[in-house]
Amino acid sequence: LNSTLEESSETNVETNTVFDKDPTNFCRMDKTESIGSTCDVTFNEINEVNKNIRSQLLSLVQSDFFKYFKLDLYKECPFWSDNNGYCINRACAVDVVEDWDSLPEYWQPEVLGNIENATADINDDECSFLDELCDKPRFETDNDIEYCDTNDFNSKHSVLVDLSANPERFTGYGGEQSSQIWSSIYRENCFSQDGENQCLAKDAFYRLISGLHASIGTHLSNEHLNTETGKWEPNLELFMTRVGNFPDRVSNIYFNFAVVAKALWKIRPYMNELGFCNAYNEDVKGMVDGVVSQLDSKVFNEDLLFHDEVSGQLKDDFRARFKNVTKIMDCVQCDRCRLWGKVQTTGYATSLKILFEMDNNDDITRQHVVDKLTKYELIALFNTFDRLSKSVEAINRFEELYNYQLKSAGEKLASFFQLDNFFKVLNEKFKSVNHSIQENKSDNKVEEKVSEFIDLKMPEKKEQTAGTETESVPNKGVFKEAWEVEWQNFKDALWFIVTSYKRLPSTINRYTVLKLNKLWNKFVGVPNYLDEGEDLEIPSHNFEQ
Ligand SMILES: Cc1cc2nc3c(=O)[nH]c(=O)nc-3n(C[C@H](O)[C@H](O)[C@H](O)COP(=O)(O)OP(=O)(O)OC[C@H]3O[C@@H](n4cnc5c(N)ncnc54)[C@H](O)[C@@H]3O)c2cc1C
Repeated sequence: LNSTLEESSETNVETNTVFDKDPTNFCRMDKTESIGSTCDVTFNEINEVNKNIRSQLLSLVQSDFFKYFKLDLYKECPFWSDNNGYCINRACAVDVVEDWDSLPEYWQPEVLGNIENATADINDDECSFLDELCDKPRFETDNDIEYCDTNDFNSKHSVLVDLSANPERFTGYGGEQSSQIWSSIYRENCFSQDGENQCLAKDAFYRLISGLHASIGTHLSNEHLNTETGKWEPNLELFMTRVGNFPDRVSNIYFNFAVVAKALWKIRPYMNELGFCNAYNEDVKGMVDGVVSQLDSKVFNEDLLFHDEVSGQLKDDFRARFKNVTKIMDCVQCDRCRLWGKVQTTGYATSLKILFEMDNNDDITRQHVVDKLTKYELIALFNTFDRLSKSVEAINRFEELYNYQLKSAGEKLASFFQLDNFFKVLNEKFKSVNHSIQENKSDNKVEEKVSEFIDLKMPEKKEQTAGTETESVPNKGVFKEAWEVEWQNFKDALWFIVTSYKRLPSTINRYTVLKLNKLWNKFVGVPNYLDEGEDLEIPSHNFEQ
């Protein structure tokens, strides 16, 4: 997987340089930069648009028309024969929760990954229910322009699911199985042709998938299960590990936002014919328009991707490969993940169909493409936009959380390191010692025992008795005195060596903390107490023993 991803990442050169300006920023983002060469919009601008549409979009996807999605949960994986229901295996959550068995039943992955209130097999009642929701059923598809596997919407095994009752969040799904799925999705990004367009198309394909992956990672971090409190809450550390520490992943979420926004913008003039149902929510069309009217065409320029004849083949390749991505969703063994995987890949596929199959100059073809959109493609399209909008909102919240934690951690450490603390005291001590040493040096004499160095027992200075002649012949008393002085010196030296060894660990500890303090202060940009005494030499006898 890693080699596939690394290879894919190589094509993603433009996105990796976007954030490199200030590595200390959250996600290393420069929000005034454009989100990519095919987009004339900055991160800041998308944040702004998102703030404006967020509440309307949320009400829209919670309306009856948009909250029911249909999918076949029992379809077998068409690519490999692993239909063992892996998520029921607890190992799939092994990297997230260590002692999974000790958790209550309702926290088990198979429960978390479950779909609530899925209405089994669409029967007559369901059909009439759907008819009520939509006054113009749209079940025909035009297979030539499909970017997604639309069979789910017609299958007799399909179930109807209330999306608002099954939020996309942490499920515990993981391990080899999900890795295999992601790996095969990224492998679809291997186009056969060469050329400049191929590069842009490949880049766009990679960004779509990576953006989907990152958006899922954002949701599972934003609504993560705290196994201690039993509450669903944002997990900043997880977000940073999965998404925040990778600027290109964050950027790809914004890119996807731009792609889907452009698709919505593009169908706006052709939506009059669409039959949204007003049975439960009045004025769904008005709500749709309220969101779409705030979008701008400049967010994404799809014309740059496939614009000549050679590009026709590339487009076919692109379409076939994206269709495979939607089919891979049938290999996902966690029901809730499969549900949202289906919704979102269908939403992207619908966006791509709108962007690349609505001929720019031909109004009739355009209207035709929009008229042929199925109800479930529309539901997927708006719900995918909502997922991205929620991801963008969550990224901004995570940024606040990140800055708050950084600030409070910085303040705590700064107050510990800077106020009446050990280091200040230590600093004062070093200063006074240094001062004493300097004074003593300049006087060229060692006068007093420095109180800070009580461990350093200097021999008592012998007072010279007045009138003692240096050249006088030493007598027995003088020898004795000299012996005693030497003996005392020897004992003091021995004591000094022994106690120094005893204090060595704490001395090393203090020295290390001192160094770390200086580094930390430099990192958080606060004045360094110890810098004031930069020329201060740590007395060598403190460390060299
Ligand atoms: C379709 C689908 C839907 C899922 N939905 C959910 C869900 O709703 N809730 C839930 O809890 N789990 C869900 N999962 C599982 C989730 O996506 C992870 O696979 C799982 O949490 C294990 O994560 P991981 O850290 O092992 O790495 P994974 O996310 O599995 O990633 C594998 C490797 O891909 C690379 N990578 C990761 N993110 C990106 C990126 N954005 N761009 C490029 N490369 C990347 C990294 O090298 C990583 O090691 C879903 C999985 C799939 C396939």
